[in-house]
Amino acid sequence: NDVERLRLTRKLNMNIFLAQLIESTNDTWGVDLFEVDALSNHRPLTHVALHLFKQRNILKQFQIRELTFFKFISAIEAKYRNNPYHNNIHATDVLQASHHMLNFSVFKNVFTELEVFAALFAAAVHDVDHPGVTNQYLINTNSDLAILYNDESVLENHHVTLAFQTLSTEGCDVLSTLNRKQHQMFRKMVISVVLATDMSKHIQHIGHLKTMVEIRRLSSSASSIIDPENAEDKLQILQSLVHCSDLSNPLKPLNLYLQWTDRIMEEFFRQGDLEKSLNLEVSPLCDRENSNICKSQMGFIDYVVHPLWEIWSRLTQPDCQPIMDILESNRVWIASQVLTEDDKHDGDDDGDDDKDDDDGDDDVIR
Ligand SMILES: COc1ccc(C2=NN(C(C)C)C(=O)[C@@H]3CC=CC[C@H]23)cc1C#CC(=O)NCc1ccccc1
Ligand SMILES: [Mg+2]
Ligand SMILES: [Zn+2]
Repeated sequence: NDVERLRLTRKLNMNIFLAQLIESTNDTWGVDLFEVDALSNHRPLTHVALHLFKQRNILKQFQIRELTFFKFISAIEAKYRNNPYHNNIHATDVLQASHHMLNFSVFKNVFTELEVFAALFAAAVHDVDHPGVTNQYLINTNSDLAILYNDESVLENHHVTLAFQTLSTEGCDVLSTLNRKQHQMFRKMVISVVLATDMSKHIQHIGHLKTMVEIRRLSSSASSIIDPENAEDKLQILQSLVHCSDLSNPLKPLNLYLQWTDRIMEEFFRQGDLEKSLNLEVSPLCDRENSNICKSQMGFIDYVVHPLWEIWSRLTQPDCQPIMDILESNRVWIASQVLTEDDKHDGDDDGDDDKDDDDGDDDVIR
């Protein structure tokens, strides 16, 4: 009947739209993964990972059965929690950004298939089972995870361990066709890339990249920036590539960036709520009652994101320029909101300008 036909047509159109969106992950920066999440019955990671691994011919190269990969990535996706920010959509976002940047011309003929496999695998699993609180919170609350990992990169150690444990789930061993040497190298690379997403390593990333750019500038062979024979350098680049992807929200189209900002702040605020209920000191940025989202996003861009991406873009020129342009335009927009916020607050000037008023005006950036 008509209703049934209408329903089927709608379903068909959704699947066609989903297929087009997933196809665009091949070569587009800033795919709307919230849309992919909505159209894929909340399985964006499985859909995008399967597509990208097939598109890169990784499954064929390592004789990995599609069903095995499907079972593994589905099991991983199911272990991502429904946090506002650290969820399966974020994992898909980091995977797709990493895939995009591996295609930069400066990396042509640099990485082996195994290195590409390891980097994308690491991106897909890098936050699995994230509890929605920071390492510091886990340490301050004497959590089992902090005890287990002795306060050192607690979350990141947990993500890697759980990823490799998932391989031993029935029918999920995507590494079964690797030989001993490949398996050993793959495991070393995935462990180091996921552990390198700990923000406490952020400054080290910037240092390594600066050194690499300096050497490129000084060395006569400016063209071949990365020595494909230097496994250590290549591993450091893969670590920075996934870390940059993890910090790529402010370099995405504004409507996507603002959704990520809302989400991370809600996750921080929930942690603040927990800290209040436990009579712990509320972490910076986590106080729902006293936060200024636009001002702190300016700080996040100026002190965390831009310093990293500025040096990364110098290493990866010219392909990074369009992405850096998005960061610049987003920063201008955020700055305009801060001004609007200040203007509005000046209206009801209570003589105490530096006090961060409640973020009622922050609805503006939603
Ligand atoms: C889309 O926004 C965000 C997206 C992500 C993060 C993350 N922060 N951190 C640390 C830096 C607290 C993490 O370890 C998270 C886990 C791994 C990577 C980055 C994650 C923060 C923000 C923010 C913000 C925001 O408005 N002011 C917060 C802020 C302001 C100035 C300086 C630092 C933070
Ligand atoms: Mg993480
Ligand atoms: Zn992450």
